[in-house]
Amino acid sequence: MSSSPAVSVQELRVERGGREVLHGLTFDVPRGAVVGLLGPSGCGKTTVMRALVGVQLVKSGQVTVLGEDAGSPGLRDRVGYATQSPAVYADLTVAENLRYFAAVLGAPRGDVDRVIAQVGLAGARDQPVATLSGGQHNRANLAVALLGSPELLVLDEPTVGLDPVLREELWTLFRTLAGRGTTLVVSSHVMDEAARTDRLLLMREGRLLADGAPGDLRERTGTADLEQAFLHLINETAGSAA
Ligand SMILES: Nc1ncnc2c1ncn2[C@@H]1O[C@H](COP(=O)(O)OP(=O)(O)OP(=O)(O)O)[C@@H](O)[C@H]1O
Repeated sequence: MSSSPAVSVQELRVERGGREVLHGLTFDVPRGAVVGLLGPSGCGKTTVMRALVGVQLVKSGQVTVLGEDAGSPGLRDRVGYATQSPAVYADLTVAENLRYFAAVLGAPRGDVDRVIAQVGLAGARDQPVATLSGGQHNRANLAVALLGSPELLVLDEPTVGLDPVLREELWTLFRTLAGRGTTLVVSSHVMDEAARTDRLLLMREGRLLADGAPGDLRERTGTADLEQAFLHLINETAGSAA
């Protein structure tokens, strides 16, 4: 059972605003992997993540998460999702927010201190969220997704607005979590973050341009960095479509 993929997506098509924005995506995410979802703004990363957590109306296709249909009630406390717009309440402190979300999610109370420490917010635990910096605000939001130690974490651009030191710390945390068996799907615009993943899903205009380990993608495209690999793949696709 545990050797089955954490996520299996088959021929996923999604329409938003009357327009098809995902055009038949198929991919698997192995358990315990850190998978990066990368691509330009508007290519459909958030839509894919919404489908994984079961909040996106799907036109056709199959999305299976931890052996169940995405969005099944049984997945509620097995999947953590951090959206791009923070869900934490501005007028509550960091600790108050986490106590509240821990109660809602049925997570153990002891989790509050653990997740605050994991995202490096111990020094700001009693500060109202409204007084946090943008990066701290993001991390408070990420802390909510870590409550209850979900088996799958779906994180939409968790490092946006963070300085290089904090980004490094968060990627170290992602690795630690994956080392304990958590599966992570992390979106980003930033190609240098892509190199830190086990597997990359490169997206463009609602399609998957490539799916593979960062090293394999560099090798396959004969490029030195992933930015170049991405551009190479775009040209390759444009060439084959012509
Ligand atoms: N609520 C909506 N109504 C209509 N169209 C939408 C809606 N949300 C997103 N879209 C469209 O769906 C497509 C995919 O958007 P999505 O947010 O998934 O992209 P993204 O890759 O996550 O972008 P970003 O990196 O800027 O967050 C875009 O063309 C976008 O304009």
